[in-house]
Amino acid sequence: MRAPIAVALDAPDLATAVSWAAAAGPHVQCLKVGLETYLRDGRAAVEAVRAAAPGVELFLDLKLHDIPNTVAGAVRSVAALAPDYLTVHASGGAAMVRAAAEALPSGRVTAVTVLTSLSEGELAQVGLAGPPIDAVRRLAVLAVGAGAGALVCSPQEVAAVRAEVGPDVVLITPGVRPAGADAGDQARVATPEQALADGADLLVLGRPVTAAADPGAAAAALAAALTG
Ligand SMILES: O=C(O)c1cc(=O)[nH]c(=O)n1[C@@H]1O[C@H](COP(=O)(O)O)[C@@H](O)[C@H]1O
Repeated sequence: MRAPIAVALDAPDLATAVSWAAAAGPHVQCLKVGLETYLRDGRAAVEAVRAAAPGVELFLDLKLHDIPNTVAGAVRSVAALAPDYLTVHASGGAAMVRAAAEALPSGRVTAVTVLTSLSEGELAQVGLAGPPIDAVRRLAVLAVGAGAGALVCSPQEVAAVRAEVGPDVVLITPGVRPAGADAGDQARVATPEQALADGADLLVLGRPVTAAADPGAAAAALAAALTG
């Protein structure tokens, strides 16, 4: 049984991304191609990952953030790849999120609320003073109202976001670390078990899988812990 995990294929070259996809793919629901891999290898990366891991969902994490007309064009540029999830920054505003949603014929425009790497102190520095949950909740409601079908937030906010947006929006949480694992640059973290208990639909995990000596075994172990 595939676990509700998206493995982040943030790889130094395409061969490595494909090897991680082949190793982890059988154990997880989704694989994520993000900026490191997409900006280097483009649509060939998406095609190679799909070929290496048949049946997985594809999460294209481009975190688009620009004026609505430009974002709509960017979404059209990747729409033929038919990603199941495509990220935009909710802080681009309602018109931008709506433009993205209107330009993606299938799949879910996925709005990133507040990056999981940002602490309360760093948020204050960029003008978002107060507990992160306040900004996350505000951006979640804005994005769903503008047509986002999925949201990214930290596992620390997922219960509150679920209460706010209801059952139909897919809630995706990076910032997930097994107990005792190194958080690295992530500031707002929780364990996979806690994230699921609090209502996450899909957990994004990168380095806990890909930095392991055996990424396939790491994905299998995480999946087994979550699916019993
Ligand atoms: O949109 C994302 O996937 C994302 C949003 C966010 O707020 N925080 C975040 O870490 N991510 C992504 O999730 C992955 C987390 O990787 P690890 O920290 O290695 O598990 C990376 O690919 C990030 O780009």
